Amino acid sequence: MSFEDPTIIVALDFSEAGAALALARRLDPAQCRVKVGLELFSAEGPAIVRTLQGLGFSVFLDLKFHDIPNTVASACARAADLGVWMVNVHALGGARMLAAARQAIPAGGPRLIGVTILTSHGPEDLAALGLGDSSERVRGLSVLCREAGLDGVVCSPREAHELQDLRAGGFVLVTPGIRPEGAPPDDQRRTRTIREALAAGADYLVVGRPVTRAPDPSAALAACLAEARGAPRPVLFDT
Ligand SMILES: O=c1ccn([C@@H]2O[C@H](COP(=O)(O)O)[C@@H](O)[C@H]2O)c(=O)[nH]1
Repeated sequence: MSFEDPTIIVALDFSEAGAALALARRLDPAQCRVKVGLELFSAEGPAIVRTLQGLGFSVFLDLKFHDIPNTVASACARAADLGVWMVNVHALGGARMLAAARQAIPAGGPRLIGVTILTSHGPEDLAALGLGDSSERVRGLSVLCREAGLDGVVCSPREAHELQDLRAGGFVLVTPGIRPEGAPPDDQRRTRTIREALAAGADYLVVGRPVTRAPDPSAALAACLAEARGAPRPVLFDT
């Protein structure tokens, strides 16, 4: 990863294009990427992705595909047609679905990553789902994603440290669940600060409400970038 590669991905979770673009226009595409998720894509469709790309942003299309292999593969192909930087599927879709998704994305297309266990799940949620310990589950699903040839995973910053061995060869760790020290977690359960996430070895950090709901989003992003610049990063030994 080059020094210029923006680490922070701002989640544009808005109900319509006007609000999303007003925020995006206050951000610098050289300093951050943006994420279009379920809410904004459901409201505005592919057009919002193209508009953001026209503003110079690389876009993470966070639609978390989870369906039968054929359907997910076709959806991944359409996402690739959009020229997005990154797209994702749920790792719980299983090995055949992950392999189909991988095959559907052409060489040089978007990075394909797998969502492991949502950062909104705490121990009670995992127990109720019969999923047990989050770090074990996240590791198992991350290995599955790597074996299927995916380019990385979405995990919580709490698990990033234990996945360092998987990063060899450019497998990336994308961590939502970022909260400044003392900030409310909202619906997130497995959170860390920017500094902690980077120190644990995350490659990209997804930050939504701490920036988008801040009284001054540009200043909030500037604070995030400053914290990221000052954060220690583990040395990655590529084998
Ligand atoms: O496990 C996951 C996967 C995706 N997300 C998405 O990231 C952002 C986080 O937003 P905040 O406002 O910073 O909580 C949001 O778009 C989620 O859909 C996640 O949080 N956890």
